[in-house]
Amino acid sequence: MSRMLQARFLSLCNPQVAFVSLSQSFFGTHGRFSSQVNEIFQDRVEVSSSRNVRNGFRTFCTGKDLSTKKCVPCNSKDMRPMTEQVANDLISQVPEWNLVNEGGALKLHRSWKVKNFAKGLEFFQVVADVAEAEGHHPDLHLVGWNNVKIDIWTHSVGGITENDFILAAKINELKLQHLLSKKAAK
Ligand SMILES: C[C@H](O)[C@H](O)[C@H]1CNC2=NC(N)=NC(=O)C2=N1
Repeated sequence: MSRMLQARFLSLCNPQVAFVSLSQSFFGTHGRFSSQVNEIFQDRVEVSSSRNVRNGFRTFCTGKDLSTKKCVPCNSKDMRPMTEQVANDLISQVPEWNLVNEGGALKLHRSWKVKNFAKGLEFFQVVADVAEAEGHHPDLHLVGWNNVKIDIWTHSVGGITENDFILAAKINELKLQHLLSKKAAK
């Protein structure tokens, strides 16, 4: 990337962001353009976080781990659903979660097998505590008494935003092992 372009991009981002994390988030670890960068320069794609607006561009300016970020209020007027390409770039950051397209709406999906019905409800409570803290909520399913399924999407925009990935990353950090059946989830 030419130094001019690099300087231009830096001016759009929060100057506090350490250059190394900025270059990683833009150039990936192999010095290539990440798809987010292409989209930002090509069609001013809007991504979920409404706080990273610089001169009309929304930016992924930090390489911060998703689980350390905070969800933003979903009623922000300029929140937009993420494109499938950007979602596909982010899915690797939430291991075990899958991107599903349900009737045109992208969602994150993951399932677990719990020890029993009561442990399934305990599982829901642990997840609910995180959701309440984030002000962002998953769809919880307890099927056939011991199969927990979670879908995460942003209802206010009818699609997927960075909030959904943040919540999924935080769920991945939870200590849930003691609730799970020894047999792997289907
Ligand atoms: C104001 C507040 O952000 C909204 O009520 C929240 C609550 N939790 C939410 N959770 C999800 N998944 N999508 C939403 O649109 C949503 N909206």
